[in-house]
This record gives sequence, C-alpha cells and structure tokens, in this order.
Amino acid sequence: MTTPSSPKTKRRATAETMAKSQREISVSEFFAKNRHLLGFDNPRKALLTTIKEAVDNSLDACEEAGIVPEIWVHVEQTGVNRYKAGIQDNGPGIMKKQIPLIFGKLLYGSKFHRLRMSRGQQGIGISAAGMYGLLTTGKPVKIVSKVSIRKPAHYYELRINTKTNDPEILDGIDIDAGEKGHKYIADHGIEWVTHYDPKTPDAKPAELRSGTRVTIELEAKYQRGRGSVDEYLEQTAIANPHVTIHYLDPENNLRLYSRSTRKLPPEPIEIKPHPYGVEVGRLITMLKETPETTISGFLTNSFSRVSNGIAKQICEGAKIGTRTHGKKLTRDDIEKLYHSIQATKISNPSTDCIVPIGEELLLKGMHQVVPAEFYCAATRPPSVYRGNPFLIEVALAYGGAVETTKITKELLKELLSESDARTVRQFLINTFNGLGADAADKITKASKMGARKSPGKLKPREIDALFDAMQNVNVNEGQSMNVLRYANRVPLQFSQAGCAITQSITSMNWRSYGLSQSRGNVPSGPVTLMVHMASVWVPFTSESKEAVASYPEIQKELRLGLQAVGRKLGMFLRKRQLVKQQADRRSIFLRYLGEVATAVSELNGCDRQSVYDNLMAVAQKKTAEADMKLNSSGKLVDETEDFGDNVLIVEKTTEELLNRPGANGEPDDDEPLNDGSDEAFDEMEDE
Ligand SMILES: Nc1ncnc2c1ncn2[C@@H]1O[C@H](COP(=O)(O)OP(=O)(O)OP(=O)(O)O)[C@@H](O)[C@H]1O
Repeated sequence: MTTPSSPKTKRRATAETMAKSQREISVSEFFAKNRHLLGFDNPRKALLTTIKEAVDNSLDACEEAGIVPEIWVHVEQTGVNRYKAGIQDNGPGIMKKQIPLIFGKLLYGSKFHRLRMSRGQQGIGISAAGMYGLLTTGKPVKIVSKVSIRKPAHYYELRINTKTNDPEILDGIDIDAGEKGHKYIADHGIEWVTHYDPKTPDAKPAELRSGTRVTIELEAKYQRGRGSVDEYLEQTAIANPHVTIHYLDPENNLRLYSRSTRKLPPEPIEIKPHPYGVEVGRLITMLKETPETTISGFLTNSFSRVSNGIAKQICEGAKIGTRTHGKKLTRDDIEKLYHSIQATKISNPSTDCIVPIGEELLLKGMHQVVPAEFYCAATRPPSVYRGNPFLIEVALAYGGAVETTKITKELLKELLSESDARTVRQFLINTFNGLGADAADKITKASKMGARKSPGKLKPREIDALFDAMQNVNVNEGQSMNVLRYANRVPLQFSQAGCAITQSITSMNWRSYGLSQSRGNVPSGPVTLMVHMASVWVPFTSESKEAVASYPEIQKELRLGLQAVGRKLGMFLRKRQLVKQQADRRSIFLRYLGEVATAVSELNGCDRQSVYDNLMAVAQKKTAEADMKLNSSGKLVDETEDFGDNVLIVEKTTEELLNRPGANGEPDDDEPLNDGSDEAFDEMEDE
C-alpha cells in the first residue's frame, strides 16, 4: 500500500494542470446531465413533463392575448418506448425570429423578469423538453406558428446545440395563408389542425386564425393512473374551466374536456417588486443600473407602494438625503438603506397581479369532475411572502363513488397490462387516487388474491374476481384523502411529501372535523381536497416545479384555508350523523308501533287505528331531526343556522344514509322485531 509520503505516490494535480480543465459549463450541458431537475427522470414522467410544459405555455399565451383557449394534444407511439407528442393551441402565435430562441435555447422567455402570475416563470420548460427529445431520439423539434389568418404560417425544424445553448435551424419555411397553405400542409404531412372541429354535425368548421403547434419525439412510456398525462389533463380542466382540450391518446381514443365558461380569468396586472422582498445584493445591483438621479426617485419608481412620503421616511431612517445620487452611496449607506426599508411601515403590495380561481368556479370545477355529496370552497385574502403577493384557495368534496367502482372491466384489463407495479396491491394504490393501503388490502382479500400476485400475470378468472371486489367491497373507510395540489392553476403531481401543501394537511387535526386520521398522515375517508396557491412567483423546491417550499407565511395561509373548509365539513358531518341517528331511532319505533297499537286496543278496547296514529305522531315528533333537510347551498331548511356561502350539497335520502332498505318507512318483513333498543321505546311510552 502506498502512503501520501511514499515515493511511489502519483504526483497530484497542480493549479496549472487544473487550470487546463477549468472552463465554462453551458446551461444546456448542465441540464442535459441533470435532466431529473427538470422533471425528465424517467420515460413516463418525461412524456408528462413535455406535454405539461407545452399545454401550460398554450394556456399562458392564450390568456395573455385574451383568447379563449382551445388546445389539441396528440400522443402517438412511434416505436418501442418512443412517442411523438404534438400540442397545438389557438393562441396569438410566435413571431418568426423568436421561434428558434424559444424552442432551441434554455433560459429564454418572457415571464422570468416580470412580477405577474403565470404558469411558466423560468424560461426553460419547452426548450428542455425539445432537448430531451433530441438527446433520446436524435429527432429535432418541429414547430408551426401563425400570428394572423392573413399572414403565412412559419414552419421550423430545430435542435439545440448543447455545447453553446444556441438553436440550430435544420429546416424553415413560410406556408401561405388560405387554401393554398392548407394544401401544402396536407401534401407535406405537416401536423397542424387548420380548422376548429365543428361543434354541431351541420356546422361549418371555422378556420384557425392563429396559434402554435410544437411536436417533439422522445423516449417515453405511456401509462395511465396516478401521475399520468390523462390525470394532468383532467386536473387541468378542473382548475381551468375556460379551456377546451381535445386529447387523442396513443390508443386512438379521442377525449374532449369541454369548457364550462367562455369567460377568461381577469388579466393579472404586472407589479414592481415590493421593497420588503429586496435583499442587499439586489439593492446594490438595482442602484447601479437605475437611470434615476436621486434616491427618492429610485425608491418611488423602482418599487411598488413607495410614495414620496415613504421614500422620505426611508431616507431619514438611513440618514441619507433624498436628493443624493444613487451611484454615490457607499456599501455602508446601502446597508443602512436596506435596514431602514425593513423598519419602515410600507403597505402590502397590490394584489391585482394575482387572480384566484374563485370559490364559485372551484365548486363548479370540483362538481364536474368529482361526484360527491358535499362540496365547499374557500378563497383566502391575498398575503405576502418575501415581498411576493400570493393567495391560497381550498375546495373540498366529501362522499361519492370510489374511483375503483368507476372503471369498466376492459379498462381494468388494460390498466393491469400497462402497470409496472410489482403486486396487485401496489397496482391498486398507484392507479386509483385516494385509495389507501387499507382499502387495497380489503379488495385483494375479497378477491382471494395472494398478496404478492403480479398485475401483469393475472388469469381471466382472477381479473373477474378483482373486478367484482372493486365494485362491491365497501372501501369508504379505507380510502385516504385524495389531495389535488395546484400552483398558478397547474396541477402538481409529484413530490407530494416534500410539498408545503401536503405538510400543512398532515399537520392538521382532521379528527375535530369528523374524519379519522392517524398522526402525521393525510386523513381517511371519501374526501377530495383541492388546494391552489396563486402567486407572482411560486417558490418551487426545484426547477421541475413539483412542490411548493415551506415559507412560514405560506404555511399559515394554508392552515387558515384548510380550517375554513374543515369547519364546514365538520358541520355537515355532525348534522348528517344527527339525521342518521334520529332516523335509526324512528325505524325502531316504527317496528313496534303496529304491535303496540294492537295490544293496547285488545287490552282496553279502544280503536287500534287511532292508537297507531297517535303513537306515530309522537314518534315523528320525538325524531323530528330525522326530517332535517339541507338545501343545495348547505342551508338547513326551516332553520336559521347555515354553513355560510359557497357550499353545495347534493341531497341524499335518509334511506341512502342508513344504507339499507326500508329504514325510513314501515318495518322490513325480514328484520328482527326486537333489536334491543329499550331505551328509545321507554322514552316513547313516557310520552
Ligand atoms: N404556445 C406558445 N404561444 C406563444 N408563446 C409561447 C408559446 N410557448 C412558449 N411561448 C413563449 O416562449 C417562452 C419560453 O417558454 P418556456 O416554456 O421555455 O418558458 P416559460 O413558460 O417562460 O417558463 P417555465 O420554464 O417556467 O415553463 C415563454 O415565456 C413565452 O413567451
């Protein structure tokens, strides 16, 4: 063995030799190596990320241009582990000279430098997807873009040069507007939807006025279930009720998510940075770059919420004259200026830079996609973290069918064959949202399947048994809360555990709202919870934008939003429990009434029917709460107490609540007469 001092030790590098290998790393080289940071860690996720980046851009562009968005998503298998994803929108299109930079250069975009809510923020998404496609298949990105119905469309094929982070154009042509152009597109096999689909069979298709289509071929895997493209599009439709998406999946199924409103969300207004969010280093750079000649001018024109009066207070606090030239400040002065800013009372930034979905649309969106009995929503007022305005919205749906009961046997067979889960239990948990481990255990047990059975190797008989169990086993209690997380209307499908939203949910005590929960876990029960964070800058934990970072201000707002819907759920569950208890009592009374009336009339000779009617009247009075009804907005009929605004209740009959036949009427023939509730009976006798 050689020691560092032994003569045989190999000579180590010197500063000179090291200098030879030291050079700049291009951003594209960095991300090509670290593709997992951008959401390309495996082929399944790569397909999702590619589609997500393009669809998010389409939505951003349409909204910015004031166009009601219509998006076409086409996924096609082109080989083993190879897919082609084409995403087209009816947005404003992209200027010809910008196309190569947008799709062939990382960190190039329009959203990074502005403070305004949008889905994209970094300027890296779509070019990274193109780079991943190029690295895994060698195929260039294809783009068609059109800015006006009268102007030619631009067609490009390009690839990114990862050494220099610059675009290389392989092909580029202008395609004439009108019929001539349509013919060219058809003859040359260029993928581009030229006309809107007719909405009615007789309607004439309308020509697409403008828009962009990007087509990327990549190494990928298509698989439905949790974290899939299908899930992303469905969740996008919930949070964006103004979009219509035409989705053609690799199995040629065309799915249409139709908009429920043509009203675009209000346009967010761009704001200047708030002084509280600016750190010393940034202040130094801003002072260097400002065209303003006085500190007062610099403060009022560079920041939001700084009036002349506030600028004067800040300068006084820092002991700097308001007319001092910014460039003359020393480091020490700037430090003082920074501390004075923090110590001065400045009002919160204006919040028209963020646009909530709103309680009404949240309820509408949830109601459309999640069948349930009770819905409520809460939009919190805006708040600020690190000078950035943000707000939290929460919507909750309780009850309704479990996802496992909603699928057909054919779809189950397909899902089983696609799955890469090792066991059927794991397949159930991974595929069906909100199906917890307990529920999966119940289903596998009922289908008499060995715990380690592989989903791909089930015999037809076993698939039948599994399907029957999925339809019939009551898994309501085994379900865990299905959490839908959103940031600026974009669904977050990964890194659940590392996200401030999940952490806030698990750290809350849901037992006080009527749900069961084991410490540190999401609560159990048939609940879907949607949480949306809207901000000018969402603090993601990584560039792949999967989870929100835990700033204390954000955690506080999350907690308040969750408590608001939790309280309403608690009220609903308590009321429902009361109705159920009283209905139970009434059914016991009813079981005895006939017998008692007969016995009494035989004993004292009075009219049996009038004894029966009297007893019935008493039973109904005693159990009046069984008739308590909630109207569709959550208000108790005939009572003043209500749930507040933005609650939606889909009425269930008492019979359904009791979940057995005849519970609210005359006794069932085959039910035992005495099930031992003497207490209730005594009470009625007293009366
Ligand atoms: N379909 C489109 N229509 C119009 N403009 C687009 C479209 N797609 C992209 N752009 C423009 O290209 C820019 C770069 O898009 P890219 O996806 O790379 O980044 P981003 O959306 O700005 O941020 P992020 O990396 O967070 O997604 C956008 O900022 C936008 O200006």
